[in-house]
Amino acid sequence: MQESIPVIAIDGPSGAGKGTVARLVAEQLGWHLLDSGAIYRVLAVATQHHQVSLDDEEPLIPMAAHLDVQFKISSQGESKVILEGEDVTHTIRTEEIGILASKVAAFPRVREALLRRQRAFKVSPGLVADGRDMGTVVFTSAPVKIFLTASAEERAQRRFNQLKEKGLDVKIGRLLDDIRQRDERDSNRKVAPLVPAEGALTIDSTDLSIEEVVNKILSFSDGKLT
Ligand SMILES: Nc1ncnc2c1ncn2[C@@H]1O[C@H](COP(=O)(O)OP(=O)(O)OP(=O)(O)O)[C@@H](O)[C@H]1O
Ligand SMILES: Nc1ccn([C@@H]2O[C@H](COP(=O)(O)O)[C@@H](O)[C@H]2O)c(=O)n1
Repeated sequence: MQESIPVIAIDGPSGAGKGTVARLVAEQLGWHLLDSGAIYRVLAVATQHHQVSLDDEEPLIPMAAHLDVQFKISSQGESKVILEGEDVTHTIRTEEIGILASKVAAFPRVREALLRRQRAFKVSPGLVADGRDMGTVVFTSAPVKIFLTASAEERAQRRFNQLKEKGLDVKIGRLLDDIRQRDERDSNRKVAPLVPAEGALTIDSTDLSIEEVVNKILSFSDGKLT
């Protein structure tokens, strides 16, 4: 029965706009949303809290398997991420945690330990899932697979604008270096590397608005979701 629940899998590099368009597509369809990167980010924060080194995979496996995380909607309608009872909604969004998450995510057995948790998000009437391996590993039978990308310079500029809006003091050159470092690690790791899934529609959003990307995804999905 779970097999028949449709999934739109949106993969791509950091800052391509996956999270933004996944949320809008899910809202339009009235579907559930999975931000799989948030799970890796929470695990990264947990390693800091428990002072677990990233040099060795072994201690990370039980942490991943038993990660005490909750994704909640507050009474004001805001998304909240709670790790071991602590609100880490903002903490997980820093570039530092993004880099740490990509180190944690390179361990094969850590990824395996997180698979069931991600697949549990596939609930009726449907799921829009964003990450790096949604179409290649986690939801291989998704009827719609998207590979969303943009130039590294444009992605760094978007991240710069986003962080500036939050009042943070950031340097664009540093953000571009971080993005390139993360692209390199995510694309070249041995397991679940960042590559377009077979049959995926590649969308380069460098010169597209958010609305144009959403419309492309919805028109590509047309007729594929039942
Ligand atoms: N097509 C677009 N044009 C301009 N800005 C965009 C576009 N798509 C997304 N953005 C903006 O870029 C920023 C990054 O987008 P978002 O967080 O959705 O990327 P992401 O791919 O989910 O990144 P990450 O994988 O690091 O979480 C946001 O501020 C978002 O509003
Ligand atoms: N399916 C996924 C999702 C994320 N990752 C890793 O986590 C890092 C943070 O992800 P964001 O999407 O929140 O930026 C990312 O750089 C990946 O290394 C992953 O491996 N698989």
